[in-house]
Amino acid sequence: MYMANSGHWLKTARLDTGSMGTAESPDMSNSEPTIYAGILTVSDRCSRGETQDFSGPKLQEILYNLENYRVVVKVNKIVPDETDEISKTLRDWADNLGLNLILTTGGTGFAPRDVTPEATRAVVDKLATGMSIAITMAACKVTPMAMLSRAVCGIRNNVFICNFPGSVKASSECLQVILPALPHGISLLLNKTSEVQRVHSNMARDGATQRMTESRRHHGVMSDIYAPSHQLNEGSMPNSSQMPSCLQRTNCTSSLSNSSVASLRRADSSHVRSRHSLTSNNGANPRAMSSHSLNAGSDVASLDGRSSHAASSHHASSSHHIPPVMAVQDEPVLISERDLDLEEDGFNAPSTSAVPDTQAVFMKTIRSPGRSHVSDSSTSGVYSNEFSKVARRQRTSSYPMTSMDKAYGLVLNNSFPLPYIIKSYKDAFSHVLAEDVRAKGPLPPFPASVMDGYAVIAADTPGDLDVVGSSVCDRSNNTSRGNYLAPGQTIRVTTGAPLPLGADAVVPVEDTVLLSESDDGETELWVRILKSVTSGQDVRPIGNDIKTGEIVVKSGTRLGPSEIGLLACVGVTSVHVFKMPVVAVFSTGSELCDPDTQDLGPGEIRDSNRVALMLSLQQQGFSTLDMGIVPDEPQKLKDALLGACERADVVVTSGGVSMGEKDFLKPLLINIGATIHFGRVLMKPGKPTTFATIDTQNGKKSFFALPGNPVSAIVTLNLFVLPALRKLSGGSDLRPTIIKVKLSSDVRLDPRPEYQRVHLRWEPKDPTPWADSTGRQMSSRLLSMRKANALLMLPPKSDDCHTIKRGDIVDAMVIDRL
Ligand SMILES: Nc1nc2c(c(=O)[nH]1)N[C@H]1C(S)=C(S)[C@@H](COP(=O)(O)OP(=O)(O)OC[C@H]3O[C@@H](n4cnc5c(N)ncnc54)[C@H](O)[C@@H]3O)O[C@H]1N2
Ligand code: MOO
Ligand SMILES: [Mg+2]
Repeated sequence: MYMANSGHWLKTARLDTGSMGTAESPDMSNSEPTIYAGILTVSDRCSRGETQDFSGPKLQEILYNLENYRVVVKVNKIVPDETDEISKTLRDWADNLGLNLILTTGGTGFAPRDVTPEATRAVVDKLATGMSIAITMAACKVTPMAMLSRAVCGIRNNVFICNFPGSVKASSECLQVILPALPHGISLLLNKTSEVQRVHSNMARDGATQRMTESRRHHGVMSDIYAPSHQLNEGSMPNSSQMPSCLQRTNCTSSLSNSSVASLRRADSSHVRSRHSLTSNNGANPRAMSSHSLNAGSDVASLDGRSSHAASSHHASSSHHIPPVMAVQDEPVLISERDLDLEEDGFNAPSTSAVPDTQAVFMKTIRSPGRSHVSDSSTSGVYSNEFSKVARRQRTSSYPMTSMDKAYGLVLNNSFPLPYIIKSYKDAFSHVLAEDVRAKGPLPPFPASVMDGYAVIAADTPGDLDVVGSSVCDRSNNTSRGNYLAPGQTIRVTTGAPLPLGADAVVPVEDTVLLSESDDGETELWVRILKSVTSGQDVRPIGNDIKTGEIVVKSGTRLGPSEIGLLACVGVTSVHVFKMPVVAVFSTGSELCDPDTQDLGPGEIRDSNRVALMLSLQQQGFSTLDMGIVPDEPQKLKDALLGACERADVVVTSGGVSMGEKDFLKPLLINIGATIHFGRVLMKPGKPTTFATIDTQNGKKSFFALPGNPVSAIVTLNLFVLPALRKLSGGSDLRPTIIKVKLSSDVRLDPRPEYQRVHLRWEPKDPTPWADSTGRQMSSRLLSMRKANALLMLPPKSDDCHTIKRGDIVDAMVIDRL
């Protein structure tokens, strides 16, 4: 099975042959000899997108880093462990793409579905048994488990095909075993007689020992197979003439670093790093404690779980337990020293002294723990800083296409409530309460009148009563309660005022007639009660509204105006609330200029994402830090990421996450030690949305690297960032508001689940709103967000459904005031 974009890949590979040598005659004779290669990853789980392919990219990186000849990886593909599919791909590649070399990784073992050797044997014309034996013998020196690999090497149509095991480490080591013989083997296959003769005569002259010595030098223990210890002779190094000339670079020297034997640059300076955590979080971290007690996994809700339509259309996954990609990330991930030293090569970096002191300290804190030296030369290609070299960038994304459900689950499962703090009730608006707030006393604290009228003894009604006083709402009012109402008496009361002792009901003033008054009109003397009232009528007894000790606001409640009012009501003016996350926002892109730039220079556009994202966040009550615009320069981006992560809990960036040569965000996140939980999402817009976290001494920080297209940035902020912020801020109801709406025009479906922008309009007497499209839905067209108060949640196109018709009902997520 091709990966989502592999069709495009294959097409590119064929087109590329024009510039790289034709498909029929690979360019092996010019001054910069080139081997054309294909890399086939065989894995059921990678092919289903359940886990990330690290081995394919790693092999590609090793090939690209060879010093003495150029390898162009023309095609990669991931296929499941299916004999037919593997064979078909190998046949197609060997016969049609002008390759010299095909490496496969995976499916060579004893497991029932391991069929790569069988599929390879079915297509090769000749076996290259020596290669297989060399690999197995060398690998067995590393681990006896290597004998379980059944890898086959062979030749079809003059293309050398070589099986490697599936793990990153094993496949890299196996590749290094064959490297010394590979160029010569390919020269032989291409029948380059002059080169072949030259190598043979050089070999005869210099002897094989030297070559083996060099091999050992570069490939460590894996090369021991070639050189029995008694033969090792460190002094006699091969020179460039020992390599087939067709595979030498013109400026190749005989020094060790530029040796004619293929070598990995700085292969000896790798580091292994656990991806669990970069800082040793002591158990007292309040955030870790709160996350534990709150059972972060339990509140993972499907984005679309509220409707059957959406559940079927958005690949609702049955569970949100940590998905396979996490399992990959839990393995040690190999990172080379070069990955961590941006200044060293590849980047036009400012000198380290340009890094502010505090930042340097911070960088140290998140870099230092968790890494240890290993002698292994493996690195993960995904993480290589080769991304700074355009010709060596990855041509397929190594990030699996993550379903919306899974991505949403990953965001929530990696977002934990921040520690709680104490706040005055006045400043606690929008915060989530971290404690139950109880009433200290009853409300009302005395029996209170519900009406303006007369406090009476119910049994006296109807009748004429002697007006003996009054009770009004006045904090100095203490007389009425002290007075005892005797039968035949009444007092005037106002709404909310205390009733006198003895009174058990209130008669509204409207149900009375004044019988007599004092001469000056200041005092009522006698009043006639026209209606009969029952005991308790229009009286609020003590504690009627709130009882002593009653919980008035529960822990976990987000404090709105009413809740803050309740705090005030019961006199709890200082409360424990979860800290609200601070969100640092910056825009990336060398084309961006400040919005108040009047005359745009060539290639410039105004930065609209920053202000739109910041206001969207503020509208939801989150504080933002404006970190400006950062150009597409790795060192500056790295500094900005670290600086933002130091100052904020969450970093939101836009731009630089796709496949462009200046899209540095993903590798830089890896470079600073963050764990990328997903790097592509099956959604439109927002496909390259990237979510990463990093553990620092100041707690876990989250990065949302949103796509640069203005609509994609806002949509993904709504879909991923806001729910995460709600959870970080202690909220428990994270679900967006999803309602049923009626389409006011036909909608054509996309292969990806799509979130189209609409304005909801209600027609008289129709409870279901009409969804009016905001126009052309390109993710660059910010006008499509204008007046948008909802996102249609459209299912992906299927064989039976291409279009949804006007008047049909679909789900929509509310994103603004209706
Ligand atoms: N070969 C491929 N190309 C692209 C793919 C792909 O899968 N393969 N994905 C496309 C998709 S989908 C999206 S979305 C974009 C995302 O690109 P980036 O996140 O890398 O963003 P940039 O390349 O930096 O910019 C894209 C676009 O947006 C404009 N932009 C960026 N920042 C801002 C801002 N702050 N304010 C206004 N406009 C901004 C930028 O100028 C570009 O026009 O990639 C596709 N390509
Ligand atoms: O996913 Mo992009 O956001 O389609 O344009
Ligand atoms: Mg881009």
